[in-house]
Formats: sequence, structure tokens, C-alpha cells
Amino acid sequence: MEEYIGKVLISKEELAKRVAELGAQITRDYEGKKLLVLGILKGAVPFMADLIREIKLPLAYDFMALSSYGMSTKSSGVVRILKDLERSVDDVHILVVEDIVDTGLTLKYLKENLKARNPLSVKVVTLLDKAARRQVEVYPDYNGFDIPDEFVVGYGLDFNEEYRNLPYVGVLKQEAYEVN
Ligand SMILES: O=P(O)(O)OC[C@H]1O[C@H](OP(=O)(O)OP(=O)(O)O)[C@H](O)[C@@H]1O
Ligand code: HPA
Ligand SMILES: [Mg+2]
Repeated sequence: MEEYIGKVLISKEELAKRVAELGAQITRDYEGKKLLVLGILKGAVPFMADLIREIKLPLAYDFMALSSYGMSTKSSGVVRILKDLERSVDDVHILVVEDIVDTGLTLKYLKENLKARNPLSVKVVTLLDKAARRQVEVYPDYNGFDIPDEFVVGYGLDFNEEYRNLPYVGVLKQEAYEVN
């Protein structure tokens, strides 16, 4: 698997350090608030698993699964809910956990959808922000790393469902696209 990684963009150690910092900041900001951490499947799973253990507060967590409509592209902006929340959210502060904000279309749809359910608040933490590709105005409230316009994999991020289990974030070599 790792023969296809061209370079490591963010090491395991850098990830752990930044996740701890984000957890500490979120702990300060949500003190005394009823918090629901909402992971977006599947990419956010490793980040969320590490992040929740750095949030030193009582919290609940749940997941949603979203899919862009159609086969090839997210850029339609049409997103379907494949798995929804298990309960109503009108008494909680929602913190959405994403692995990456790229075009922003997924997050824009999700924020509007969640706000319509009248939670106490909706904020977003993303591990990675690829702002150069943004198509709509949407900003994460907490961001782990700004990254350049390169396709990244690892720590939850996939190419054709693979590479999610790498412990770091890396960039694929050209050959990886040719064999898949
Ligand atoms: O800003 P955008 O251009 O909308 O892209 C970001 C979204 O794309 C990825 O999800 P994907 O649909 O690949 O699902 P996955 O998490 O299961 O890999 C990622 O996890 C974000 O949810
Ligand atoms: O760079 C990326 N890598 C993996 N999945 C993604 N989804 C949006 N951007 C990316
Ligand atoms: Mg994906």
C-alpha cells in the first residue's frame, strides 16, 4: 500500500499534536454545554476517534452518512442522506466532524439541513481545509491543517475506498491512479 505514497504531508506525530490542541480548544469552548459530536462517515472516523478522547467533557456522539448524487462528481451539490441521526437535536450543541472540506458542497448542504432541525448551535471541526478548491462560501469553525490543492489519502481519507488506515496523511503517486 505505502509504495504508492509519493510524500507524507502530515506525519502521525503532527496529527496527534494538532488533534490534542483542537480537543483542548473545544473543551474550553463547550464547557457547561450539552454537546453532540456528529461524525460524517466514513472519512471522519479515525480523526473523530482520536478527537473525542481529547475533549475532556461529557458528550454524546452520533454519525451521518452522506452521498453526492450520481456516480462521478460531488460538484452537483446534490447530496443524499444515507444514514441519519438517531434522535432529535433541539436540545444540543452540534459539533460536526469532517475529515476534509474541499469544494464545500457537502458541508454547505449539511449545515443547512442541520440548522433546519433547530439545534442550540451548529459548528464544524475539520481535520483538513483545501480552501483553493472551494465552490461555495462555507467555513469550518475549527481547522486542523490548511492543505494545498492535492489529492490526499490516509487517516480516514480514501482513494476508491483504500488507504483510509494509513496513520498519516499523504499524497498518492501518479501510478496509484493508473493501477486502480
Ligand atoms: O467539500 P466537498 O468537495 O464536498 O468534499 C468533502 C467531502 O468529501 C469526502 O467524503 P466522501 O463523499 O468521499 O465520503 P467518505 O468520507 O466516505 O470517503 C469528505 O469526507 C467530505 O465529506
Ligand atoms: O483530497 C481528498 N482526498 C480524499 N477524499 C477527498 N474528498 C474531497 N477531497 C479529497
Ligand atoms: Mg471519500
